Amino acid sequence: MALRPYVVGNWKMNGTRAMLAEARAIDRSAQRLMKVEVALAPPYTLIHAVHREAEQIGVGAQDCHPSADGAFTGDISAAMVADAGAKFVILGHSERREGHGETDALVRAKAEAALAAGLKLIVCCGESEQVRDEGRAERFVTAQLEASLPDEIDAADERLSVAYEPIWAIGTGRTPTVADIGAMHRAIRDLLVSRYGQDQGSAVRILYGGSVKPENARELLAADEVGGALVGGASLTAESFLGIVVAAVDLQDA
Ligand SMILES: O=C[C@H](O)COP(=O)(O)O
Repeated sequence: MALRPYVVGNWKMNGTRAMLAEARAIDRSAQRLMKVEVALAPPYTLIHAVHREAEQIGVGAQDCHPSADGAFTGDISAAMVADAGAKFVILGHSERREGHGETDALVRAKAEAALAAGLKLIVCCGESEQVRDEGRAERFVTAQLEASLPDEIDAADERLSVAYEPIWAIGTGRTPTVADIGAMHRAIRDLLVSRYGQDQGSAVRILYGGSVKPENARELLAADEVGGALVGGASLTAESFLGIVVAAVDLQDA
């Protein structure tokens, strides 16, 4: 892996101020683990507080609105999360696509808004179990991603990462085989290179997400073209999240 592996914790709708102790513990250990880039995406309500705690780790948001401002009750713009201390935003997570009807076009509009606000992006993609069973996972995921990505990226400052998260692996304890992850990540890499050119397309980190735990992290992170992990449940305690970070460090050292 040319770039440092990127291990990102997505807290989803979990966390009150009591969880700041976990963020602090992760941050203080991440200091000793410089070979890996570590970040957390807490709920909106904790972005500023985690940002204040964080000396080493990155802080991001789990979504943003495509408009810069306006009459959108309950929504949060990219500039607002940046103002709260976020440096990146996760977009197009399957829980947003499924639970909030987000289309590829909306994800793309959010991506453009986030770039305009100076944020980095983690754009998510992934197939359902039915799509995988029908043997069209790669076609589905690459088409979904192609329609969700921003037009242009600046690879020099690593503005874009992609997260491949098979929906059937999220929170289930099930994962694809290492061979299947490698095949999907290669297909995504081909798409990125044809979309952005060799240099920029090669510099995008492709994260794997879906039931990553300390016990399986080393194996999953070693799959072809895997540049890190997007972690849900196992990012909620410092102990389990750091177990994944340590696996990524070990792999770098191997
Ligand atoms: O964003 C994270 C993913 O949805 C993975 O969640 P999980 O690690 O709980 O399976």
